[in-house]
Amino acid sequence: MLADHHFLLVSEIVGARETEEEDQTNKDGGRKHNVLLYPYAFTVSYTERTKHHCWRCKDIIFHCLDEAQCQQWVQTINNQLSLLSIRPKRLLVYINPYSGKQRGKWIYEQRVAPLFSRASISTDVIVTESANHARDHLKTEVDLKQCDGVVCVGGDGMFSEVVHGLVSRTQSDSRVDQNQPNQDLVPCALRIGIIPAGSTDCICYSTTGTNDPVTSALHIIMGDSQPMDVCSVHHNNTFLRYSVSLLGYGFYGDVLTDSERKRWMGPSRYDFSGLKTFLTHQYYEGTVAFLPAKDNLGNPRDKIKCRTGCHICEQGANNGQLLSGDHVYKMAEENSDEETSGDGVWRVIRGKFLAINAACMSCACPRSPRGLSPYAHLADGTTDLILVRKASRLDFLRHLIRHTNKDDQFDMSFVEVHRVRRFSFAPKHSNVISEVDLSETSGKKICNQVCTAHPNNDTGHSNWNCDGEILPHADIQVSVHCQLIRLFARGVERGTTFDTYTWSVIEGSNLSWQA
Ligand SMILES: CCCCCCCCCCCCC/C=C/[C@@H](O)[C@H](COP(=O)(O)O)NC(=O)CCCCC
Ligand SMILES: Nc1ncnc2c1ncn2[C@@H]1O[C@H](COP(=O)(O)OP(=O)(O)O)[C@@H](O)[C@H]1O
Ligand SMILES: [Ca+2]
Repeated sequence: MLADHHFLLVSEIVGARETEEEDQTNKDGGRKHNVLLYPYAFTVSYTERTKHHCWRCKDIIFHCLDEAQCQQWVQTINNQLSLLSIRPKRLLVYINPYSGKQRGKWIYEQRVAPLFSRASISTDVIVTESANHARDHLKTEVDLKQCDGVVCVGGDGMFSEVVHGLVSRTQSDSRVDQNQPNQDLVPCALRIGIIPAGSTDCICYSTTGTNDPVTSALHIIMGDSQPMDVCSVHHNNTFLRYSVSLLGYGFYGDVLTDSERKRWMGPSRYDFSGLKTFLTHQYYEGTVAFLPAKDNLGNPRDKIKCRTGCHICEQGANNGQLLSGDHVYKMAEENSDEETSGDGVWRVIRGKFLAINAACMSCACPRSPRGLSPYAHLADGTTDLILVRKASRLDFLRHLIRHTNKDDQFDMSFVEVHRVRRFSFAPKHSNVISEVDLSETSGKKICNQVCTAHPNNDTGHSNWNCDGEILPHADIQVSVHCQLIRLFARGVERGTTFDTYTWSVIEGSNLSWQA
């Protein structure tokens, strides 16, 4: 009878080892008769799903008649596991000791390293000594052939360092010029793991459904692979940065700028600066131009969530990276609800904005469990461009609060959202929106007129918040690079109860036993 059987997928086993004597007597649920009848034992560690997308490492003890049988089981299981080529065997680990509540080192040593050791993963661990230590080490010093993946312990900023190091290294190894905004970039070969220990942990949360270090460690051990889009950010044909989560001008740029001076407060600096920025209620004038995504990639309000094995992301990969080509500019009046469909047609919108946000993924995090753009996709080659126009304080508060509950933050008259492949922004003071884009089109004159319609005055600029780093330029050009990197993750899973995954047991390749 099925109820009397347990199945364990080989792919969900962490490792097997001979059981220590104390484990046998202490952790075997008090079944001491087994110890007497079968004095030799081995332990199999495996992953078990618990609530809220969290995974735990569980142990089962199997008893044998003799030591030889015991050793044979351990060897056979571990041999089977070593055949799973997707699993990493050697990892390079960077720990930011100052992330979040400064517990990165403790989290790694106490919660993660023991699991890696159970899975027979060898590690080179580097505790960073300054900002950009990990980035520069990856860019120039590491022999990437010597490891199967890179793990960062920290927040989104630490992940961003690793992405910059790996992506830049890959481009320079392939002689690709990152300064060309239309350039097709070469995807990175190595996967990246995130052990969350930061202040926001949005990238970890959006790719695993939680910000739990043990869950992340288990995704790494299982050798999961989740492709992810990366935005490149340029200013006048000069590469500035890459972004994988939030690019935010106005509200989120101002929150970040203020919060950087309060790093000593830890993660709560964002709450303090968030409140202060909200009360300041600053808006910014400028012009946004964007290239909408193809219709088959859905739209930011279609209620299709990006989940493990997402078919929209599959479509995005099939669509490819059509970044260059003839772009026709189409002007849209401020506050116009005119829609432009089809690819290759740019739209330009001028206005006064409280916030301009581009979410390349949902940006779900503990502060906002559905995220800035709940239906954005991890790997479809697009970013959701959210324009929050000037509105009353009360309306803006209502909009912000909707990020924390189930209400639709886009269902407000002053908010619009577009799924785009490229966009650019020019603040009111800037004369040029994007020399690259405009030089290619006959719409150049019209667009320049829009951008310079208001002569420079005393309106200030905000900063861009680029995955938690402040960008020095307000006028930027952004292109999404479909699936440029891969994470040790599998996206957020749909159902996570035992029933929903036992059906996938494949006879013959799994360990089963009777209770
Ligand atoms: C009155 C209630 C207002 C609540 C608003 C909540 C909205 C939260 C949206 C959060 C989106 C987060 C996007 C992720 C950004 C991170 O990359 C960045 C850096 O993270 P880290 O390196 O871990 O520090 N974090 C932020 O920019 C913080 C934004 C917080 C804004 C309140
Ligand atoms: N050893 C270090 N000393 C100071 N800053 C560092 C160090 N290592 C990394 N950083 C920088 O710290 C910043 C914040 O890191 P992050 O891990 O995102 O923490 P948090 O989530 O708390 O912001 C990043 O910009 C990163 O480049
Ligand atoms: Ca995306």
